[in-house]
Amino acid sequence: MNLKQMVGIEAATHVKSGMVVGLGTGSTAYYMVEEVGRRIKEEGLNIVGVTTSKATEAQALALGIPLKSIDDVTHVDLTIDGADEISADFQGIKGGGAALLFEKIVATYSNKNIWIVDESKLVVKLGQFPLPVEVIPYGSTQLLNLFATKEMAPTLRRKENGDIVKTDSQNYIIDLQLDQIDSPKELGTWLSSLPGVVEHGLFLDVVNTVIVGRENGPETIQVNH
Ligand SMILES: O=C(CO)[C@H](O)[C@H](O)COP(=O)(O)O
Repeated sequence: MNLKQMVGIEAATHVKSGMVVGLGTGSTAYYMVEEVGRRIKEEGLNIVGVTTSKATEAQALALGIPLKSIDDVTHVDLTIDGADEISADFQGIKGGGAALLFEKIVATYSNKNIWIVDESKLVVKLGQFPLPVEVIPYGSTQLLNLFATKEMAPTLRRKENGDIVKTDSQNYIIDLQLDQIDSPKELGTWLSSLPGVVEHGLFLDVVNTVIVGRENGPETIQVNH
């Protein structure tokens, strides 16, 4: 079993019948969704899922997980998602899979958030992983220029064939190579103030529990922000 699978299965043990569960996106969350699907089929687990991307929606539907839109639930009990980087003070970067907008919406309205990562995602300070910023196409070149003048090394995310990556909301992603983010809150506030920016990948004071995949087993860390 690889580390992503280990934490995916471990996180699924936190899902209980009767819950509304936010289902994250990415290669780690994939294993959690598979395990939730297995428990529904084999153990009679009774939950409603709220997905954070079209990819997770397709996976969950194929597994027979009952789903509702975020707009059709009164609350979300628990959201389980991956992360691209987690700092020593448990702030995070997400959006490597371009699903940051829906992920942040579901996380914001969730009573509890669990992040599942292999140990390679733990860092002292955020910023080695390029910070994703979701922007609307109109004016995106101006935003690229602005980020370049601030020496944020922006790149418009493209597929291998050169096509521009479009999010589930048909927006673009600009990745900022910042190397070290000293003031994530200040940066987040500035990014959110820019016209055309829909959302950024700094997930601050969001996570309640981190499950880290280590060679000798999963480690569960409770976080107090
Ligand atoms: O934020 C995300 C998608 O937008 C993912 O949770 C993040 O990129 C981690 O993905 P993976 O588990 O594949 O490394």
